[in-house]
Amino acid sequence: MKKQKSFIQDSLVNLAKERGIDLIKIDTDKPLVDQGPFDCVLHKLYGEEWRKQLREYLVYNPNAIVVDFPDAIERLHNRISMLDVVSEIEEVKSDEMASFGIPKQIVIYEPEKLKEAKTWGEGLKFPVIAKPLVADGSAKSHKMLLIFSSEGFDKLKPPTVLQEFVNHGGVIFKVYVVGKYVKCVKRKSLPDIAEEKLESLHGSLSFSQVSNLTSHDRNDDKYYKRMDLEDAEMPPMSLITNIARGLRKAMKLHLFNFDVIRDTKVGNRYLVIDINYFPGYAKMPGYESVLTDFFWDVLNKKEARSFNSDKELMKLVDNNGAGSDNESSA
Ligand SMILES: Nc1ncnc2c1ncn2[C@@H]1O[C@H](COP(=O)(O)OP(=O)(O)OP(=O)(O)O)[C@@H](O)[C@H]1O
Ligand SMILES: O=P(O)(O)O[C@H]1[C@H](OP(=O)(O)O)[C@@H](OP(=O)(O)O)[C@@H](O)[C@@H](O)[C@@H]1OP(=O)(O)O
Ligand SMILES: [Mg+2]
Ligand SMILES: [Mg+2]
Repeated sequence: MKKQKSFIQDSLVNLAKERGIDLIKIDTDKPLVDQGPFDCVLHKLYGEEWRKQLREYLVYNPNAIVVDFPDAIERLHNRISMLDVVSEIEEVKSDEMASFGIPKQIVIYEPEKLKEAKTWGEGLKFPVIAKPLVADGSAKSHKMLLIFSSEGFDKLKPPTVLQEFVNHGGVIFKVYVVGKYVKCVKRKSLPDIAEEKLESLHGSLSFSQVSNLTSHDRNDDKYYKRMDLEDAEMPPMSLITNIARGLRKAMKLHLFNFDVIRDTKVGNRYLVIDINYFPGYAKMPGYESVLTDFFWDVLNKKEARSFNSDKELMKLVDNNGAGSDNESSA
C-alpha cells in the first residue's frame, strides 16, 4: 500500500498516458485472472498464493509480460543469497583500478554459541552490523544493531546476519536500476568509527533505515551536521554501470536498487551492502520519464528478450500444465 502511494503518482500516470500507456491498479481482493487483460504486470507482492495467480494469468494470457518473476525476486528476501550474486559478476579490467565485492559476513542461528566461542566468524572484526536474515520489506527486517563488543550479542534476534562494519566516510551510494537505465545518488550513512574509539565502545546501538531519514530527522543528531554530502566524490560511473548490468543479468531482475559504500581504508574498493526489489523510485530525479521509457521498451519488445525467451517463464507455465500446485518455494 505504501509503495502504491509513493509510486503511482498523478505525474507518472499522466506522462504514461500521454505516451499511450494506461497504468491500471490491480485489485488484490479479486483473482488476477479475472482482471485486465493487461499487457504487462508490475508488482511487489510475494508468497505462494500470488505466484499461483501469476502463473494462472500467464496461462490465459501467454503474451502478457510479468515484471519480474517471483523466483528471481525471492533471492532478495534473504540477506545471504542477496549478496551471493555479487560474486557472480565479472570484474571489468578497464575500471580505473577500482574493485568491488561485499563485506565479510556470517549467518547466526544460535547467538549463545557466539559468546562461548573464542574465535568467531573466520576473522570478522568488531564493530559488526547485525541485520535480520530475512529482508521482506517489513519494518522488522530493517531493524539493525551496530555491535561493538560481545555484550552486544545479548540483543540478537536470530536468524541474523553479522556483517563487518566498514568505515566509508559517512556516505552511501544508492544505485537505482530500471532495465538498462542506471542512476547513482548519494545518501548520508553511519559515521566512521575510529579504531582508537572502539576500545571505549561496548554493547550495541540500534538503528533503522538511516539513509531514508529526512534532514529534519537528522537535525537533532550531531553526527550528521558535521558531514557534507556535496563534497563526497562519486564512484567511477563505469564501475557502477558494470555492477548494475551484471546484477540485472545474474538476477534476471529489471527493477531494483543497490547500496554501495567505498572502503575508506583501501580507497578504490567498493562494497555492495544491500539490494532492494522495487525501491522508492519516486525519490529518483525525473522518475516519471525513466519509468515511462522503461514501460515503453517493455511493451514495444525492446526489453522483450529478457522476458519472453526466459526459461523461468517456461518453468512457470509448465508447472501449471503439469498441475503441480505444491512445488516448494525454496
Ligand atoms: N557493512 C556495513 N558497513 C558500514 N555501514 C553499513 C554496512 N551495512 C549497512 N550499513 C549502514 O546501515 C544502513 C542500513 O543497512 P542496509 O542497507 O543493509 O539495511 P536495509 O534496511 O536493507 O536498508 P534499505 O532501506 O536500503 O532497504 C546502510 O544504509 C548503511 O548506512
Ligand atoms: O516503499 P517501500 O515500502 O517499498 O520501501 C522501500 C523504500 O522505498 P520508499 O522510499 O518508497 O519508502 C526504499 O528506499 P530507497 O532505497 O529507494 O531510498 C528502500 O528502503 C527499500 O528497502 C524499501 O523497500 P522494502 O525493503 O521495505 O520492501
Ligand atoms: Mg539499504
Ligand atoms: Mg534493504
